[in-house]
Amino acid sequence: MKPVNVGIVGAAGYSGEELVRLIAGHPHTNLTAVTSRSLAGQPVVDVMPRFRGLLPADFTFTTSDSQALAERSDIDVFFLALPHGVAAEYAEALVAAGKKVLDLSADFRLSSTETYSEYYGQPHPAPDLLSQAAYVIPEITAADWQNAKMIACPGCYPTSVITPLAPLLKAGLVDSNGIIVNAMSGVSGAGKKLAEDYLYCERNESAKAYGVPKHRHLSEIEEQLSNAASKPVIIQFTPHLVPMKRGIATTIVAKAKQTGVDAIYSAWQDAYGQRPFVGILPSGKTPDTAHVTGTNRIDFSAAYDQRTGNVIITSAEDNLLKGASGQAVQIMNLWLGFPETTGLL
Ligand SMILES: NC(=O)C1=CN([C@@H]2O[C@H](COP(=O)(O)OP(=O)(O)OC[C@H]3O[C@@H](n4cnc5c(N)ncnc54)[C@H](OP(=O)(O)O)[C@@H]3O)[C@@H](O)[C@H]2O)C=CC1
Ligand SMILES: CC(=O)N[C@@H](CCC(=O)OP(=O)(O)O)C(=O)O
Repeated sequence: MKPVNVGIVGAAGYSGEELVRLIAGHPHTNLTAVTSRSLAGQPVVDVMPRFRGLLPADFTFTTSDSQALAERSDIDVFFLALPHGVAAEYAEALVAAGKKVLDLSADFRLSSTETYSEYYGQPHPAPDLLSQAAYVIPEITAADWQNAKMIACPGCYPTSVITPLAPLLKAGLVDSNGIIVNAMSGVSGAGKKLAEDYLYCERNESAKAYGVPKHRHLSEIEEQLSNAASKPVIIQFTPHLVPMKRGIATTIVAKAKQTGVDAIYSAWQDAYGQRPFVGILPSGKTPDTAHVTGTNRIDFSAAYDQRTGNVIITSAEDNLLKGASGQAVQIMNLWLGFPETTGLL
């Protein structure tokens, strides 16, 4: 099989660096270009020495010029690991040039430009392209997304909430009202930025809620869960920053429509029993970020509380893999017709 040439735009960041590792190690892709404005001209292995042996010593970062990238006839597929608001400009140029684009940012995740402006505080940067992008959670999205021009990869918190909850809302096993979600993220979730909040001394030995009461990812979570439930779903979502480098642990509390967890486990088994990256843990065994970090897996389990009538679902994933770059490569595999797990096990 002829390898597919891939470019990674925004390769200096945390999710970009994970993409470099995955694409360079993938048997059916050729890592052809990696871009960064601040690192252009520097050999990748000088800046990221863990890639010595994986990448040639003279493989350098190039500049992040969208038009120049669109003119690269040697590259077929681009991953955008750029901030939201910035990614759209690249998506427009690359899709217009006929490239396949997988965008890790939030720019094409919401179907409504009004909701985008409400949650992201700016007008949508490329409304004309929105209808050509498919939002894909590989285990959930129906198979007809493969003809899309570009892919909007899901957010890290949304993956941790939507994956366990969607089949339960679809089957009407939990009440669509009053769902409460608390999630804890490692600091890499915020990206590689210099800001006081993310300094070691501020974050180590510390945990705090943020984004209260309306974090950006609520918009994506509510849209996808409302689609699953076929009615509006309103969520109370509170993210927390905790002193880990990576990982997301999420707790979802919902009113159960029946006692026990048997129906919940059956719905999960039907939806995900054959999926390679979903771990359905037994009731009473709660997932642990330490068991999924470095993998493309999401683990979850459920317990029923007879006193409250609530079901408590907990999930764990690596924000940089199942929450970002690993899932993006999983989507690429399915998009290009490779086995789903290629390069990810
Ligand atoms: N971190 C995570 O857990 C997750 C992140 N995401 C999303 O993925 C995207 C990337 O996230 P992450 O890797 O954390 O971000 P980082 O902040 O770590 O990296 C951002 C990258 O974009 C480049 N960049 C920044 N500003 C610009 C600009 N104006 N023009 C061109 N390039 C720019 C940076 O390099 P340089 O400045 O050198 O050009 C860097 O390579 C974001 O949209 C994020 O929301 C999604 C899921 C999870
Ligand atoms: C820990 C941490 O700060 N996490 C980020 C995750 C969101 C993200 O990646 O933002 P997009 O909507 O652009 O995908 C945050 O809460 O902003």
